[in-house]
Amino acid sequence: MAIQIQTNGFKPIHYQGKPIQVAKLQSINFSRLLSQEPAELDKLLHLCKTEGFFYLDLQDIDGRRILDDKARLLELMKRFFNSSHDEKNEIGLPSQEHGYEPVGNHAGVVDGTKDGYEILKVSRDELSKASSINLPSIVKNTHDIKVFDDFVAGSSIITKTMLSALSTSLGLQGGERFENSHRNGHKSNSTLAMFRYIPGDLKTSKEVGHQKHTDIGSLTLLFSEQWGLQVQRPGPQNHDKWEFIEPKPGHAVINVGDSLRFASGHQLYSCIHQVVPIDNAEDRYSIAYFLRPENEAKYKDSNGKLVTASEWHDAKYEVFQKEHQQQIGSDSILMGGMETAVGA
Ligand SMILES: O=C(O)CCC(=O)C(=O)O
Ligand SMILES: [Fe+2]
Repeated sequence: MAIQIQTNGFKPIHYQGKPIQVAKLQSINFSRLLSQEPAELDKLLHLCKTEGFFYLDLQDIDGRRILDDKARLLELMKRFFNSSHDEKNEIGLPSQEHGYEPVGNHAGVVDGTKDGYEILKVSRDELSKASSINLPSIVKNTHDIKVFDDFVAGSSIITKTMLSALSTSLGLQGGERFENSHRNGHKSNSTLAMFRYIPGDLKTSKEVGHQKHTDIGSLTLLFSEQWGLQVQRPGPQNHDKWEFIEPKPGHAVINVGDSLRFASGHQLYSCIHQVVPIDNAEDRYSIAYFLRPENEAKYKDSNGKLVTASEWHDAKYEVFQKEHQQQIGSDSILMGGMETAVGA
């Protein structure tokens, strides 16, 4: 059972003895985007330029299939993560976008600690392959592969609909449209990432949460029924101030990643976010679909350097895996340049 926190609509919640604000995120309606309703397109562009973090309402007929797909995926995840280490780690991590990683492979929330999550990733390219997919045996059966496939298919349609809506509202045409640098059949680092966070305590645990960062790719479609996700809201007054994101039934949380911000000529906004353990004794499950550009797509990064999408991806992962001490000087990668934007 997920912990129930009464918020009374964005009232602060008590966390470690202190009141923490709940983010007043706006919501975009998926069906209205699909129909390209002008007011919804304007709202989407406005939110992507000013906040970069919002809810996506998926409760209408066009969007709600993914909610059932998500429920099935959650069941699969619980079964997977409750298996033995050897079963989970059978194929290891053949690439950053595919495979299993135990707790503690990245820097954690607090200086000197490691992350507090284990992760199973299924790459979109691997899933699309005609030949047999490389998966741990415990999830390599027709039923489980279909569960991954349904979820990735739904996520792909939803995130590409959003890309298309953004291209239209920015007046992009033909090959310039964002969808055109996210084609199937062109290699990308797009992936489905399934997390299980172990309970922990920010003050005492050595492996805890998910370090602050901006996302690497274009758009992230995120689901969690449990608290823990925190965001740094735009504006210099919010530098190093965190707000919790309330899990909302029937909604995903969307965030704009570095790659789409770069591809938009830095017009769009990415929010710095992190995950902290909420004060309870249960595991936290979350599901992220990371839509990322084709590997060869090029744009100017946070330092004005021309990079390919895959170079940016690799550089960022290298930093994620370093100890905090070794990350010093890498903020423009870890936070995609947003640390200075927020504090400016
Ligand atoms: O687990 C979550 O809720 C968020 C994870 C996240 O921010 C990420 O992996 O980029
Ligand atoms: Fe993230």
